[in-house]
Amino acid sequence: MSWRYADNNGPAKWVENFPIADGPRQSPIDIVPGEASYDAGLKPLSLKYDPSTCLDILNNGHSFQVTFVDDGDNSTLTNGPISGTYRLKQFHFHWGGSDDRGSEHTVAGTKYPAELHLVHWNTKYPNFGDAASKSDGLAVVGVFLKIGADNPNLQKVLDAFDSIKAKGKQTTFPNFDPTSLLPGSLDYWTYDGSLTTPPLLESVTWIVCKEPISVSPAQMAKFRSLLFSAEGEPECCMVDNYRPPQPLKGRPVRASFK
Ligand SMILES: COc1ccc2c(ccc[n+]2C(=O)c2ccc(S(N)(=O)=O)cc2)c1
Ligand SMILES: [Zn+2]
Repeated sequence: MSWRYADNNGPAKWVENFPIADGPRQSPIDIVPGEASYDAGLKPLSLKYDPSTCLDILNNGHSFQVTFVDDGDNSTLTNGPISGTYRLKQFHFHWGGSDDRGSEHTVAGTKYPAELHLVHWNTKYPNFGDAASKSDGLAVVGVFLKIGADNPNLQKVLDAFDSIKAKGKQTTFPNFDPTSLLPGSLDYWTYDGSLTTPPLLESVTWIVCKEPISVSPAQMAKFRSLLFSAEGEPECCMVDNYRPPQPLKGRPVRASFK
């Protein structure tokens, strides 16, 4: 099923092929800080990434992603709200056609121009695909991007875009350290949710950082130079590849900070 983000194939239509779209723990959500409960039992996040596990960068037709070798515990997430060890599989972004929108999670209704997702899977399962179907299978760290100073670490990713402009294009992307994309503070909100794209599986422990990282207007324009379309197809700019907030349905949102 070729889902996208347009009116005829976008988030409002996904329920037709993925009925879980109306499920009890869908993502993203609007995070209301005043309604989140501080949980002193939440541990700080332990993110330990090894740049040598960084493999390649790919335009998959709905975002671009940087993929990691995940056959060992070189790049892992531990502590935070989760138990056990989760391995980094990939990171990707969601962004808007203009700076007033683009993030998936919102904070008291505020949209950011983009959102970074670092996708990890629980090593109690044999691989990512198996973990993706388990209620405690995945953990995604979300980081908001806010318009401000040029971000030199982000620029390393954007410099690879000329080789992955169209859907299906892929190129090697060695020795990148995703730690360089994390904010100074790792204070976070956490709640039980889902993948934000089909198959919308309800297998994600969401960990959303309170502090954004910076992105310049010129760098946002670079995001918007990618294409949803493949070579030889009519060009369709890759923008607004975000799902809007979904009903909380009574779920608690916890904060790691006061
Ligand atoms: C088991 O079959 C699957 C599983 C996962 C699939 C997928 C197709 C696209 C993306 N994914 C993803 O890996 C995926 C989708 C969304 C997200 S998100 N935006 O971080 O929630 C992360 C990862 C198919
Ligand atoms: Zn995502």
